[in-house]
Order: sequence, then C-alpha cells, then structure tokens
Amino acid sequence: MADNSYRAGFACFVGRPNAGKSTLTNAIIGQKIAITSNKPQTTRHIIRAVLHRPESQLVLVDTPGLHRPRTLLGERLNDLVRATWSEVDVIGLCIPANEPVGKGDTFIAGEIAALKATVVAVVTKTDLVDKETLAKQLLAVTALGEFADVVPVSAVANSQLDTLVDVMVGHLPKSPQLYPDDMLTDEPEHVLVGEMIREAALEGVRDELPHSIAVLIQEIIPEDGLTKVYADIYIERQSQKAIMIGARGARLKEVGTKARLQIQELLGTKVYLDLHVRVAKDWQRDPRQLRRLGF
Ligand SMILES: Nc1nc2c(ncn2[C@@H]2O[C@H](COP(=O)(O)OP(=O)(O)OP(=O)(O)O)[C@@H](O)[C@H]2O)c(=O)[nH]1
Repeated sequence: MADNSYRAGFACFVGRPNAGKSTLTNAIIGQKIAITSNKPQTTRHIIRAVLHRPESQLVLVDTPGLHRPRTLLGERLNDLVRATWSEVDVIGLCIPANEPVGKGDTFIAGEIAALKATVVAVVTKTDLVDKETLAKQLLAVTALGEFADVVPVSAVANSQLDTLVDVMVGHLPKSPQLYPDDMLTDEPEHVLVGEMIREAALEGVRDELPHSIAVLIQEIIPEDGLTKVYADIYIERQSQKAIMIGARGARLKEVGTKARLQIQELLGTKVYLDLHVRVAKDWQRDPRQLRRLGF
C-alpha cells in the first residue's frame, strides 16, 4: 500500500567549486533558493529545500565547496561541509561535463566513499558539450569510484532533472513524511534575504573582493503590503568601501535595486531596503566577528 512505499530522506550535492551545485538545486526546486554566482565559493549557508512528491519527500541540503582552507572561515566551511555529508542518505557528486576529471574530483570522491550515504555521480552542464565529449566524460566519471548511478544533467537546459530526482528518491530509505506538505525550506527568512543582498553586491566586483563580503540583516519588519529590510554589507578594509559604494553611491544604489527586486519576489510584498556598508577589519580571521556575521 501507499504508506509502505513512502520514501523520505536527505540529499546533498557536492563537488568542486563552480561544478554547478547551486544552479542544479535551484533548477530542481524551480525557485530561487540557493544562491548562484560565477565566482567560486559563494555558497556559505546550508539551505534545505523540501521536494514534495506523492510518494516521497527529498530534503535537499546545499553546502559550500570543500577547498584548501587559508583562513579560519575556510576551516569552518570545510567542517560544515563534512558535517553535512555525514548526515545525508544520498550524495550527488557533481562533475561538470565540460572540464576534465581532475584531482579535485578524485579527492572529493575519495572523501565521500567512506560515508554511509549512497553516492550518485551527476555529470552537470551537459548543454555545453557534444555527445561524443559527454560519452567520454561519463566513462571517465564512472572510473572515478563506486557509484550507485551516473546521471547526466543540464540545469540550464532543464534536461534530465526529473530523472535525477527519481534516481535520488530511489536511494532514500523507507520513511514517514519528514516535513509538512507546504514547507519549501526551513531556512530563516533573513538568511535568504541576506544571501540575495550578497549576490547583488558580488556582481561585477574585482575577483579578490567576493571573499571579503558578508551581509548582516539587522531587522526585517513586515507592515501592510510592505516589508522593511535593514541590512549591513561588511567588507574587510576601508579601501574596499569605495569600490562597494561607487562614485556618488551609484554602485550601492544598483546593488540595492537589484537585491530589492529579488527580495520582493521571495517575500511577495513590496520591499523597502536600507543598506549600509561597514568595515569589519579582517573579519575572516577573527572568531568573534565570524560569530557575529553568522559563521
Ligand atoms: N551552461 C550551463 N552552465 C551552468 C549549468 N549549471 C551551472 N552553470 C554555471 O556554472 C557556474 C557555477 O554554478 P554554481 O551553481 O554557482 O556552482 P556551485 O557548484 O554551486 O559553486 P560553488 O558555490 O562555488 O561551490 C555558474 O556560472 C552557472 O551559471 C548548466 O547546466 N549549464
């Protein structure tokens, strides 16, 4: 009977930076929840999304990429990634179709092989390669480890996403429903709003700046049809402030407009956004500052 076949559990996508994990998560959920960017290492918060189907519930957890830690923040991120990996039922190891399998992939495949989770290899960005290249990549990926399945997908072309979900659900344990039907994510609103501001603030800045940006939401005040959001953008050095704000505040204004539109979409109300840029000297190396900024 239906009750006996119900499956539910946790899954996450792992892979080297830029492998397409966040984009894939977004595409599967069909709504902008995890934050994507073409700069590596921008996913900082674990964000769960719950995918409801009549016979199953797949809880997706979004993790940052594992990387060589250079700062305290880097170390904390890696701990966070490993803690998540050890708690999930299914892991999707993402490897882009358009880049050769490399040391980074081998390292991650080795790390997850020891876990209890079932590992599914996901070859991402298949829209970027021809059939022959894809076939070769599927072989290379298969040789990388013991995978329960290997699934090629394209988040951008919306190809094979249902197949991937079916495969992942198939590896979930039999379990009663874990979350109520109407729940999409258990992430507090302010984290999602903060990430949207961070994403807007990252756009178009020099390569070394992304790591130096953090967003702290001071307050979210819902009023009749309007939500007031007060937030601070933190950077590490005084010299970065000018870049962030731009000539006569033009850049910050752009960031605010972009973020506001996104937040309006998320919250479904009009949004008033109050943004300030502040300097928290070397916050990535300071445990006290890291805690304050939510790491
Ligand atoms: N053409 C194409 N590009 C994609 C696809 N999926 C992701 N990308 C692009 O690849 C880049 C990285 O994607 P993300 O989803 O941010 O990658 P990530 O693995 O979450 O990256 P980190 O947060 O750095 O770990 C972005 O520029 C995406 O637009 C895809 O299916 N097709």
